[in-house]
Amino acid sequence: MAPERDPRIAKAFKAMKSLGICAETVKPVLKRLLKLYDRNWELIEDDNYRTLADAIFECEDDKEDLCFYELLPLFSDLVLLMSLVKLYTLAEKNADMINEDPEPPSKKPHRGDPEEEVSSTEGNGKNIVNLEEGEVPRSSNGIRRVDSSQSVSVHRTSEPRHFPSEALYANHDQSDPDLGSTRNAIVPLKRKQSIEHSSQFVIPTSHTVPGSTTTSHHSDTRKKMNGPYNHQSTYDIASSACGQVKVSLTCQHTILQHNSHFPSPDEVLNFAESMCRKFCKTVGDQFSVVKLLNELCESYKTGSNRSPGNNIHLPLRSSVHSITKERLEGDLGKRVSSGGGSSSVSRDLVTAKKRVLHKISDITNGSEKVKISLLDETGNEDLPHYIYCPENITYESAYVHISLARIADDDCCSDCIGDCLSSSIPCACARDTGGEFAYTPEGVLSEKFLRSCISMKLWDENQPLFYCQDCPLERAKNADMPEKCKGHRLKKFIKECWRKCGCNMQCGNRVVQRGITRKLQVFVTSEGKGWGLRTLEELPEGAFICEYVGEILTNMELYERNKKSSGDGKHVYPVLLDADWATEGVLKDEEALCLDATHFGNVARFINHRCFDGNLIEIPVQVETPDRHYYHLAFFTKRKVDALEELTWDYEIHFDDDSHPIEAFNCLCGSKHCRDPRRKE
Ligand SMILES: C[S@@+](CC[C@H](N)C(=O)[O-])C[C@H]1O[C@@H](n2cnc3c(N)ncnc32)[C@H](O)[C@@H]1O
Repeated sequence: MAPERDPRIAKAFKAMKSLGICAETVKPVLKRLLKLYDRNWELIEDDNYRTLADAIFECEDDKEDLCFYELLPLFSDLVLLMSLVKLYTLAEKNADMINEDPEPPSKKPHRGDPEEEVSSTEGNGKNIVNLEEGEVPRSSNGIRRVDSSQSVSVHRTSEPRHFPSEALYANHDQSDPDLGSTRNAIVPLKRKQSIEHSSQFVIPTSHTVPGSTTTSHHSDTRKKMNGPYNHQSTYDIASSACGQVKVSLTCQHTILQHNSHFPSPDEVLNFAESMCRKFCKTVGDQFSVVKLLNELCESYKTGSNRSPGNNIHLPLRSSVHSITKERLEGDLGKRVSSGGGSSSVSRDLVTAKKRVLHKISDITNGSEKVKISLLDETGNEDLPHYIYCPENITYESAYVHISLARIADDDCCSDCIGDCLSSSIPCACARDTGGEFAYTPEGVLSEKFLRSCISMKLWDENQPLFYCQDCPLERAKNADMPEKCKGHRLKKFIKECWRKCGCNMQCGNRVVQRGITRKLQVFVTSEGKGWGLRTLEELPEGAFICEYVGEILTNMELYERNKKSSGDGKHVYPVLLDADWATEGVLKDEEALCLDATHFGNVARFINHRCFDGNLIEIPVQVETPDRHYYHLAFFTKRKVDALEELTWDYEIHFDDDSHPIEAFNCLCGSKHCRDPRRKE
């Protein structure tokens, strides 16, 4: 049996028919209105279906024109701003009232948390956007409702238009993955009430809005109404390039006392900007409310050139980025750090979320002792695709034989107790570092050891290189006729105490094996290098940061892998474990190893390159294997590093080496010693 038709639908059709509008035209508009109004029929029926009629006329009016529903996204970004304007006014005018409020107003606005919506949020969670006559957002959430004296309105100056209602509420629940917000309900506001003014005061006649090329002006309207003046000022705040669309600030002074301080638009904008910075951590120093509003006007104008039904692409995100929902953080965090999902699934997910702030509280998925967060403040960077691995893992053919039997008694300190560094005579494990431990009791590298490592890495002609008789790298390239070895750098090793040693885990000669302890964060670099790693705390010189973790490959495997790779330039540079090749005769293929963090790796895979003067140095560390075919590569600070400084190291790339299987990137390190001949001055 067919479902019975809602009699209200028939009534709506009838009402429209009396206006000469056919059912075919009514149907799609009514459908959309019902959806937008959450099937709140009262709003549609109100004023003899005025909203419905206006909406139909609006859509039919001009086929070139944009249906007003399409514009709603534009206004959702205004919600926050309006809330702030409202807040400012409240703070200025109603200090007493605010004082009574359990929470200071500065705690109120938080775009990501519906429970902390600002005063413009209705009890039903809907924010208010006023599109026409300067209607104001209503207060809620503990702040007592007062009539506000300011509002922001958007209007197109070239062709005056009306909206189906004087004002719209736009829900701002931020569930749209692309925009970070959705507009899923609008309800009309009541027609604006006149407010009587009890006093007169002078308002400046023109303003130049800071940060904008737009000169603002205001018109000062005073209407005599029943004796007192109804005083209203309108300030143009922003506009589209040619001025067809404008955003203005309309101030009703009627409710202000003549001795109260009335904020100028400059003050309101400054206040709004500072609040945006405070509550939207994603907006940077460059953020400008005026710029945002100019963009809004431009979007409105651009959008109006499209036909109804087309989706509008909003450029507003360049100014304000929405806060990612907890769900996104959780889902993507898991996918990225655990690799639990298939890469294609996570790629789809990531693509869908593009231009949304990425924030993951722990990319290690709990596999490190400390959490390592990831934050994309730009919303522009795709999440990386890899599986987080806290320890190296053999890919296939690499020979990494770890056994107690292979560690000779005189290569460990089985007689030691507690902390080897506290003993007056350095133990056997310090033998490789000249009878002195590489670490100090404070847990950092000794200055002497660090300096000697840095000097051996210096990039100059005089550095000692060693040459293999039969270089595994050349063999990988051409097994039948390998070229001569190009030379390898000599490096100093650290030898840490390990399982066969008698000392405990807190022994000062066990640093790298205890893992990451510093507060680190993966972030998006501003220079265009993609993701990078930074420290969230100040680091002393010689501090251990992390080791380079990846798949242990033979050089043969790496060569084959690189040949097959797409060459999209997003390589995580592999590192050669060649520090001890000098002491070997001819290495077998399975003994000539490297680490590749492209698919499996730890946080080190985010460390970018810097020519010469990076703040990190990589040092080979021998822990569990007696031979040095396989070892750990650990990063230490070369100097004191400030909190929030990016961590970088010199990949030792030869930017002019065409024979290297991985094509070198255009270096953006910014060092004055940059070796890339293509670098931008
Ligand atoms: C080990 S990854 C570093 C993390 C990488 N930025 C990312 O977004 O995943 C190495 C890659 O980062 C980029 N990169 C690192 N240092 C760079 C630099 N100084 N200039 C430009 N790109 C750099 C290159 O694409 C390089 O292949």
